[in-house]
Amino acid sequence: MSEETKIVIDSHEQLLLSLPKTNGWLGDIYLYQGFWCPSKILTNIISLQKHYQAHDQHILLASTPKSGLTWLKALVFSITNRVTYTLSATPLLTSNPHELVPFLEFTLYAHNKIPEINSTSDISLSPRLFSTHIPYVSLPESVKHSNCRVIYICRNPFDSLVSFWHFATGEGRLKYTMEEYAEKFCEGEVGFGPFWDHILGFWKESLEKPEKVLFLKYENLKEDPVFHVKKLAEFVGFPFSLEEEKQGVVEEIIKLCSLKNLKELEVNKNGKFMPNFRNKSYFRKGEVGDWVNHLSPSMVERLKKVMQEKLSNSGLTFKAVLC
Ligand SMILES: Nc1ncnc2c1ncn2[C@@H]1O[C@H](COP(=O)(O)OS(=O)(=O)O)[C@@H](OP(=O)(O)O)[C@H]1O
Repeated sequence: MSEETKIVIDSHEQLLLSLPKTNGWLGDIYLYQGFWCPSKILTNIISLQKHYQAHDQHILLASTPKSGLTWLKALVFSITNRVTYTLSATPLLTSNPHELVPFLEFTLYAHNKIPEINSTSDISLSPRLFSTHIPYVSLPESVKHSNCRVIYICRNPFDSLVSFWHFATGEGRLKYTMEEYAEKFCEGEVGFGPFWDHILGFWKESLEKPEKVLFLKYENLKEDPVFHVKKLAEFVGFPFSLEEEKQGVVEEIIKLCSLKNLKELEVNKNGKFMPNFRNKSYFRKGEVGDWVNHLSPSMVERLKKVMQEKLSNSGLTFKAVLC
């Protein structure tokens, strides 16, 4: 290990020691810049903040966990690559969407490198589509100040928390009951939480800089996919031509990226994403309002109260959860 790398690791360890810490589902999580981050990811975030250079052509797909990011990745990948790949030969048929649109904060992991001074040079060579769960405040400055575009997908908090609980328990990683997890969620003490602050960070940016940050809701994408897929295509600079619309390309992309279709692919039935997670865990029911089957009346009460407190003055509402 080089002297330089040792210094970087020492300074990260010093930083971790100084931060508030609690238990998360993948080990300890640390409160950094107002958000709870798993320790290994935090190290990568700090490295990215120091070294990552966003390019104007980069497109960053962002969300809190379990808000529709897998779907968004499949759609934006298909939109931006439709000239390169026909829909019958797209890599989506053989790769999980997360492999095609890598997580910024996991890229250093994937390359099997300890974050160090020069290691982010690999990232600038990576594809133009990236994704992240990093909150807006902690994104590298170059993302905020370049012309790179950001698409944020959010989902009503009730379905998002129920979805996460199923994912993490399905992977054998979560020791909490739904009730205990809901309490942690309300307290904000979950990976990349508080949920409310995460969505508000991107929501405010999308209001101030609509040409830079597009804010989507999972529920709206489900309700009117044609409208939103066309909007996505325009936002990323790949609008559909009239000819394409007449040929039904928009509908074909929607069908290709549907939960039903992706779930049935061999790669998503039996493959794994990164060393640890089964691809099939990323595809469950995809329903709006599934929370009614899982949250008790007292949990619903508690969540509604927090939601009202946190979002009431923001103009951000969710039809699936009326407070
Ligand atoms: N293609 C497609 N269309 C519609 N819905 C989809 C799709 N792919 C995944 N899903 C549903 O999204 C939920 C997983 O959320 P994320 O993809 O954001 O997970 S992750 O944060 O990227 O790990 C999870 O929601 P639940 O079914 O409610 O658990 C998935 O089923």
